[in-house]
Amino acid sequence: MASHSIGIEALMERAGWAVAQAVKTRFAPCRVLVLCGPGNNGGDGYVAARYLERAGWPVQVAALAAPRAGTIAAKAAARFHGRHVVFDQESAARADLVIDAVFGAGLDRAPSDEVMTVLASAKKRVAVDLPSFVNGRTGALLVEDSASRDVPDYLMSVTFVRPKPGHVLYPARSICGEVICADIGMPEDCVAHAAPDMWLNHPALWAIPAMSPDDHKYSRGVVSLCGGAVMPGATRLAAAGARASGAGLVRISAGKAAQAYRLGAPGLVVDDAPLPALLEDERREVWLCGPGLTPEEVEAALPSLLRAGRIVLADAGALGWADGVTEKLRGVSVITPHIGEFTKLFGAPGSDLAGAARAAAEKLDCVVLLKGAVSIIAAPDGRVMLNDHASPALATAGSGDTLAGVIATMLAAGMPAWEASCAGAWLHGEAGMKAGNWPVVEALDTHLGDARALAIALHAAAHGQV
Ligand SMILES: NC(=O)C1=CN([C@@H]2O[C@H](COP(=O)(O)OP(=O)(O)OC[C@H]3O[C@@H](n4cnc5c(N)ncnc54)[C@H](O)[C@@H]3O)[C@@H](O)[C@H]2O)[C@@H](O)CC1
Ligand SMILES: [K+]
Repeated sequence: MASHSIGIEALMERAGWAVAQAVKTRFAPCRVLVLCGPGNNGGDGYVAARYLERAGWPVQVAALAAPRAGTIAAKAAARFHGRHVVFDQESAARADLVIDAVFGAGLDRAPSDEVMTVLASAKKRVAVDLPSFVNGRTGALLVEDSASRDVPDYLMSVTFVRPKPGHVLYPARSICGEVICADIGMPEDCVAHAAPDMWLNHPALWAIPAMSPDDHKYSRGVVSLCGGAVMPGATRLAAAGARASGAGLVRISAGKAAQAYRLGAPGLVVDDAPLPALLEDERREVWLCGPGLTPEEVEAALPSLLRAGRIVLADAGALGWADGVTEKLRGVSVITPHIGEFTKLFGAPGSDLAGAARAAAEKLDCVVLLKGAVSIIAAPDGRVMLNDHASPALATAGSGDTLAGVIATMLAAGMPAWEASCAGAWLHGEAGMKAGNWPVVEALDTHLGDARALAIALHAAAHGQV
């Protein structure tokens, strides 16, 4: 992040001030030790120490290494006139609160044992920008022998301008504590210059069509699902999710298995005609293929859908059918794998989940929604959305089928694939949060309509339309 029309020195001053403010707001005055590294993260630490001392707090600084002479951080260090102590375990253990300004965005390797031991000796920790062993770009922990070491956690991380992926993505998310994002007056042109390609999912970032008096079922959109004979429940859950999130018409193409679906919801249209005949209807543009299907059933449907140029969301059985041969899925618009399905298709993602999802989306030229506690939605053009608008309540069988149905409805409403997937993930998460304690998966459907209305209202509010 470079600074153009405002100097880095001013930004550092505001960043350090913001850290001191956050500490003063959340803690009673106590003995503070600020651990300062040699870079700008350390510079923020010296500024925070100066402001806390000015407010009458007992403050000490322990420097891992002095900033290089002539740097802004060195200037900040020179302006702190308080006590310096040795960077060691005893100093850290003596303090009531340790402010970790050792490394921030510049972290490029695992910190030494010395740094880790000193951090671990603190009673309470607050991070400047990020804990000093968190890769802010990926959310990975850069800790040697992390399996055998207790990784210290933090009460709070004070970051600047916008939260980093490291604050949002696991495993780092679980150790950052409360994340406070301070506005340090970074000019808009600098933020734009940084060309962000990753966002936190919010309705402001995409637009779902609202209800209109001119609506009819075809304008709202038709969702078609492939239904199999063996596991009709999954397809029915997906169909219910599609209907509950506002599709104009939902149809299941079930061939000989049609009877199993006719026993279900009366508003669901069930077709037993062969797929080629159904594909003559151009209004049936969006298809969901996979939930509840065996590989044979996918084989009988998916290649035909792709040959017919349909917009296809492939999930579950369709991903299993590909059996690691990613090319079999070429032509689909969206895939929604969980981590196991993703690994089988693209190999183990390593510690950079968002990077792996982005590479997969580029490779297959489709949207990849990698499901997890924080889902990652990657577009082939490199855009990545992180969705933490979700609830552990969603970790139940069938929840992924509902999600697929919701995304299909967003596609059928005319949204582009990435935006539809982001919207689907948000609505699904919102329904999960509203569905109460330990909900059965069907309970999500009750809340999807309200979730859609809320997303539309939040979008309008964010764009000054109310
Ligand atoms: N760029 C900006 O516009 C702003 C940046 N600010 C601060 O600047 C920080 C980034 O500063 P820097 O780029 O100077 O980087 P850091 O201060 O994070 O790190 C300094 C240097 O330490 C070295 N290093 C990295 N990992 C190491 C390890 N494990 N062991 C030993 N040495 C290691 C690297 O060579 C790195 O350049 C941000 O996190 C934030 O706190 C703020 O002052 C606000 C404005
Ligand atoms: K830090």
